[in-house]
Amino acid sequence: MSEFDIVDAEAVRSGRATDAYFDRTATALEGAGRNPRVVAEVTADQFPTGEFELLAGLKDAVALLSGRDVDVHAIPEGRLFDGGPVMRIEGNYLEFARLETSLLGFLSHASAIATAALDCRVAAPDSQVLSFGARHVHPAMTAAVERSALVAGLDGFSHVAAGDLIGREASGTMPHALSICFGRGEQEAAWRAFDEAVDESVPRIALCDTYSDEVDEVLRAVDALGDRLDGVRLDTTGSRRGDFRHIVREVNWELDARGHGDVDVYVSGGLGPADLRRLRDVVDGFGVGGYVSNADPVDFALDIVAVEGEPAAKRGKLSGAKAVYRTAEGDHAVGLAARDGPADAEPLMEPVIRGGEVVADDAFDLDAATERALADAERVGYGSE
Ligand SMILES: O=P(O)(O)OC[C@H]1O[C@H](OP(=O)(O)OP(=O)(O)O)[C@H](O)[C@@H]1O
Repeated sequence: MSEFDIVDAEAVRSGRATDAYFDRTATALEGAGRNPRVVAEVTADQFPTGEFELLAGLKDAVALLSGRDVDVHAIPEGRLFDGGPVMRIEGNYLEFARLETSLLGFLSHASAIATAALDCRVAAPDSQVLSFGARHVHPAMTAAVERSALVAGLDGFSHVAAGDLIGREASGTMPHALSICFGRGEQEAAWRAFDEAVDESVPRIALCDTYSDEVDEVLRAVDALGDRLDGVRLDTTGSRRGDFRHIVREVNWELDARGHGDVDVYVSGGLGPADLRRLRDVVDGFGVGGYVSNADPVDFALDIVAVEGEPAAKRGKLSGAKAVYRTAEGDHAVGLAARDGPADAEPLMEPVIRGGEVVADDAFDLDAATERALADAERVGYGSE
């Protein structure tokens, strides 16, 4: 048992990480000697809505289903989706009944976070945008948060252990705590201590709003570190912010007036896409936390849509195995998988597991997913005003 309230990976893989009613369903089916061959689909909206969302979490969903005697089709990670299934599972129901809870959790949270991150990405396409929201979520979720942010094309993230898992290094320089540990009026000592101790590979970005005016602290950071100063970060608290854009422009002006126009300016603290649009031409980078990490999970459900080859679904859901398409006009469409799709339409689902074997690593490779996300966002003009 873990000392923390964290369900471990073995419980997820084995199906113990399930809602109890699936356990009881499995017991009932086993008792009755019933284990039908079914098709089940993971869907948020039955029909396209015109609102695109970004699919993430497929890597973990595939890892969960691999080794089970199932065939799985899915939309590749990093694709925009809009209505119809994002995943289709075919097999005997008891092969995956207990996995539904974790499967939906993997896809729902990651896709929501990736979609929110894409909102930020397109709001400031030429700026550095970093994910700073790990502090808002349960530690068990941090790698999912950071990986989903990367799927959407964010430039980096703050969580160290998440980076270990993803295979990328976390970014970040200093919190207000560093200056406060040196004391009021001793910010220079804090910045110098950082510069003297921290590895040369880490950029020297001084946090410049702890005790006094931003311009004042920025110019003091320039005096303290000279040419070693790569950038400054302004995290001005909401109650003191006033006109944040004006503050940033003033900082840039005063840096430039003293021949330090090459010092980058980063901003953070409660920012979302509207702030990024408002500030993107005057800053070099953003730290975005809650807007991304706190996104409401996508409302995915898993439904049986065929039993023993016959259409079957609960009311409100569409029966029959489905395919989803991108039409020549760029819209998304849903149709029965057994029928031809619309003329010139591109099918979006592809096989990812066959008989328990993973057959499409590329469908959830992180770099490939990011490339797809940015291309899809461009194609549909995602987030454009
Ligand atoms: O507001 P969000 O978008 O969710 O961003 C997450 C946090 O990143 C910044 O932390 P910072 O290191 O500046 O704060 P601290 O030093 O006070 O901990 C900012 O103040 C937010 O608290």
